Amino acid sequence: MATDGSGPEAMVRARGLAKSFGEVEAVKGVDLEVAPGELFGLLGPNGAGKSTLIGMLSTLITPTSGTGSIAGFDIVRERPDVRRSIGLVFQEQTLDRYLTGWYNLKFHAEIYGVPSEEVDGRVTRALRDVGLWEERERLAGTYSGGMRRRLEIARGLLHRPRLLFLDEPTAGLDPRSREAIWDRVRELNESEGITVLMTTHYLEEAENCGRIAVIDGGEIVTVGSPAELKAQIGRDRVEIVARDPEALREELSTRLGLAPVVEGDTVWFTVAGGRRFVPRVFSEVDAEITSVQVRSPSLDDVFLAHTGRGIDSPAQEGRGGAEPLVGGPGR
Ligand SMILES: Nc1ncnc2c1ncn2[C@@H]1O[C@H](COP(=O)(O)OP(=O)(O)OP(=O)(O)O)[C@@H](O)[C@H]1O
Repeated sequence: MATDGSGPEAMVRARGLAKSFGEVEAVKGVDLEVAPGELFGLLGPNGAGKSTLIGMLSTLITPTSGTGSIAGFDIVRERPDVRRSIGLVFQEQTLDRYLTGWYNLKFHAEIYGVPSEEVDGRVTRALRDVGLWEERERLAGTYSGGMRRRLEIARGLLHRPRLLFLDEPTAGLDPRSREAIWDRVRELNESEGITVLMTTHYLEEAENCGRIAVIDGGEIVTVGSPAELKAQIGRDRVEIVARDPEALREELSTRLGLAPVVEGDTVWFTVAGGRRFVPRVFSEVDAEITSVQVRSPSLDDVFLAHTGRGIDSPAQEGRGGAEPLVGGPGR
């Protein structure tokens, strides 16, 4: 299996896939390949185009231009085949609160044409898969947010899809529920071999994916495993709290040739091998230093490096004065 998702057997393939809503170019010509068995994440801030991209790949949104396929089926010309191959868990909750967990799934299986002799077996399996078997007799309206999301995942699995689309599966959930969802998603991916394509704007969640595509302004700006993407940054961030940050900035700049940034009482800069570099700061700088922290690159730094701002910053605002981590000044 090609680990980069390339090759004839790609589970997801997009070529120049684009969608405009009037003047808004939500997705601008995306190329993407996901191999069977991958746990793949689309990481980007609100409005980046993640939902529109998976909407097109799941046949719910018609592309303006470009092509795409799922398990070899064309997303426009072979919609029924695509739909049979995928399970969908989207952001809007669509469960019936007045039905039990069991009947929510049974009802769905029946309208999706699961053969009647298979319905009970599949519902049982799906409820067990997401850890809700014991809760099957309760009304969905009495479930916690995390349980409801797991029930939706169970529903997305009823027709045994090869690919599961999860749009922000843990948005709005507490950390424990998020962890429970993740346990199930990992298990489905690892033990059942289901390919997962998910969107998230949580950096910690993106860390769980085998590969991620960072998406911003409707474009994929980089693709790779979280470790690869962070390694490409190649620089640590050194944060120094000082009594006189301006004086320290001046010294770091003139004596060590750095391009430091002052934020409040902190001066920060990026440098390769931050821990080895810090002793030089102490030996060559006179300004009084209160504390020093060295941080390895995070996925937020990856986002910053490729877009010029943090993932939580509004799209129109650059991070004024911040040094881009890739190709920026410094040593
Ligand atoms: N039906 C629509 N009509 C008009 N504009 C739309 C429509 N759907 C999406 N957009 C716009 O397209 C852009 C991308 O939206 P999209 O929902 O795909 O982003 P996202 O990354 O999924 O964000 P979020 O996490 O907030 O859902 C946004 O500017 C959005 O306002």
